[in-house]
Amino acid sequence: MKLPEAFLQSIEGVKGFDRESFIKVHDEGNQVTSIRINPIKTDAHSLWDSDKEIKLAGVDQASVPTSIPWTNYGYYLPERPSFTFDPLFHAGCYYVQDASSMFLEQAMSQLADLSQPLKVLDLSAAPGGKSTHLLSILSEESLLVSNEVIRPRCNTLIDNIIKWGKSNALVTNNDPAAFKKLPGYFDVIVVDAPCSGSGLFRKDPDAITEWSLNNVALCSQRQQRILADILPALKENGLLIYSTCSYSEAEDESIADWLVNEFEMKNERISLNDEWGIVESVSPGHGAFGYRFYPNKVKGEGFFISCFRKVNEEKEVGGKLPRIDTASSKEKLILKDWLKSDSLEILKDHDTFRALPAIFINDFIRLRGNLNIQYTGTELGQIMKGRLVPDHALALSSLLSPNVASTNLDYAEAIKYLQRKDLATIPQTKGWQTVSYKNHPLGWINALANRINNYYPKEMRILKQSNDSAFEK
Ligand SMILES: C[S@@+](CC[C@H](N)C(=O)[O-])C[C@H]1O[C@@H](n2cnc3c(N)ncnc32)[C@H](O)[C@@H]1O
Repeated sequence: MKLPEAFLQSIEGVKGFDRESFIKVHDEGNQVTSIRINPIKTDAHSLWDSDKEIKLAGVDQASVPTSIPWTNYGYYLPERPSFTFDPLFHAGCYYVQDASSMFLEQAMSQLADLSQPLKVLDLSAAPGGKSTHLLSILSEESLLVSNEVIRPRCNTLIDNIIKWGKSNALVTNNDPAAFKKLPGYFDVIVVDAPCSGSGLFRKDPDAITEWSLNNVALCSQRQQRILADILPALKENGLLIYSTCSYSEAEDESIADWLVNEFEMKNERISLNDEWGIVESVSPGHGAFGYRFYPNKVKGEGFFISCFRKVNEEKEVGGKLPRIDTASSKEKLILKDWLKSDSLEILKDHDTFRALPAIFINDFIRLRGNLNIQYTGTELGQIMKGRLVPDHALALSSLLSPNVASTNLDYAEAIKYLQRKDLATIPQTKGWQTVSYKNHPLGWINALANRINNYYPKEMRILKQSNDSAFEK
């Protein structure tokens, strides 16, 4: 792996950069695999224990996954398994994510009051690593707006939010400038900015050919534009978390200085444990603290994060809210048997029904008036001829009633289900039900008198062929 000399020279002298060991770790090209567990679906012990068949974690007693020290949910795996052929991956039991990025949890837990109901914006959210993490650490009374400006990238983001199974989130597709219409609205804004990507060189060598000093300069300008557009939407005293996967000062410390200079943002320090290997940097202009992750110092990829408090006053605008369509009492009665909670507002859009915790209804109305909402809460399905045809999202949601029938599949059948093939398993009951693997729902089937219809979404089905003939049965 040949790192560009112009790149190496450009970060010479940057805090924590050690040329020799940095080059060495890239030459070795070792891949670090880490996952973050979904605490509403599983925990580490049940995941490792349940995984004997496919050795998700390479757990053959000798090698046990180790936890990532700056998060409660992250684990390093001793080897990279085939996630595609792990039903628990599709059930949303965990998310595959770089360990350095999980440091977001330290920023949030040290600088935000997570016991409070917070309105949080993840501005550049696709594919959903930070958003799913935020959903695991925010309180139930908090609302996450997960935004992605590039429309096709919203689909993966929505799929990942659905898998995570929480209903206190909305997915939007807007340019940062659109959020100016919501002055002082958010308690926390996370800007995981598009960047020149040098932090990914080890994982994705193609990023090396795309790197140039010119691109770093362009990224830095774009980051400023994004931040200038989004800052009015942050509340007075609100928290801005800015991160990149670039080592370049122009995208990191210089942006920190610019935020202090232009917007009088107050930089916040995060306490570190020396053993973590994270480097605290200080910006040259205003002494703002930032946190640098180098792959030769931490077990993870390149990353930078810096946090700020907004001190300027921002007036939140109110105004009259328009009415929205909600389910009738008759429709609510149809839906009741499918749902665990009754503190929900059921939104109606023609025949389609969505559930959102009732406490967010005014937020939803306000956001809908200003943003392009792509996904809301949990999609429940459509009511046709007085019956619910359930949506895939409901099967994976924590809102699903335990009274809804479910058929457990063995490993080979679970893979067949995920490939959208016919099942050999005979369910004990007829009608709509979930199919599960190790008690984790994967999606819906409808068992009719003479056949079983597989309702796993076509666009999500496994197309890849496994090398193991046991999977092909
Ligand atoms: C580093 S990635 C985000 C990764 C994501 N936060 C996660 O943890 O999975 C940066 C994101 O910024 C988005 N983006 C690109 N141009 C943008 C712009 N002008 N404004 C806001 N976001 C942008 C990209 O589409 C991409 O999804």
